[in-house]
Amino acid sequence: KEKVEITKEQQALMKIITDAYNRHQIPQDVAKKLLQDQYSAEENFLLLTEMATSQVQVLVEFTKNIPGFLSLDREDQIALLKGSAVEAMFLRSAQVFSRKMPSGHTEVLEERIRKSGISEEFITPMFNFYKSIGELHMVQEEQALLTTVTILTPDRPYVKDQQAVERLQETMLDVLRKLCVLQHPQEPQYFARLLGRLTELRTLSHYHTEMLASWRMN
Ligand SMILES: O=C(NC1CCCCC1)[C@H](C1CCCCC1)n1c(-c2ccc(-c3nnn[nH]3)cc2)nc2ccccc21
Repeated sequence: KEKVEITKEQQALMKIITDAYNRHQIPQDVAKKLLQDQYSAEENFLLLTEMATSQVQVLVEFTKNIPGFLSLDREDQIALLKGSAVEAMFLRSAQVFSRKMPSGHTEVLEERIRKSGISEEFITPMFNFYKSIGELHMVQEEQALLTTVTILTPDRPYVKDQQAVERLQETMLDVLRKLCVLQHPQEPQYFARLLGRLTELRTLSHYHTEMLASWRMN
């Protein structure tokens, strides 16, 4: 049985990324707002656009801390950010939804989101994704690395030097793979399940434009 060991460099890399991920959180917590008050569809739509906008700024700041990201071609950096912003937004939403909350709060939050204005057809795939992320019980290092792997997807539109992005992504995937083995020894398939979520995430983000367009305004 191969002994899995995270090297000193990988430990340092993981710390940089996790600290950056925790530092760049959404300013005021959207879950708290939603648990406090019931908003109209228009207010929810505005809240979503505000949250998504501030999340893009958070994403830009976060990527600056990914070792090697700033050495990529500048236009490729922009292509990676544009290509991953929606996925990162849904991933962060899933992590917000799966957070441990006082009993009954998750149900209230789910209800508020179901009634927020999102059209019916997207509710099920979105919550299926949120629940599949929740079932993974990711530690924060895994969450940070998964977001990093998502950002460093080589086949985003307009990326010129895909090899350079691939090399960076592979570095992160290697750390994530080892971390999964060490964190979930009883589940050898955990890493594969984690990567499977990225496929679900890409599908969900394809709906995004349609979801916004079909938001039920009164
Ligand atoms: O604000 C939000 N998410 C932010 C979380 C932090 C990162 C930036 C996005 C929205 C809420 C907006 C107001 C109405 C209720 C949902 N949100 C969503 C969500 C819902 C629909 C679309 C969408 N996209 N296109 N059409 N609808 C996107 C995200 N899922 C959430 C799960 C937990 C907590 C909040 C959640």
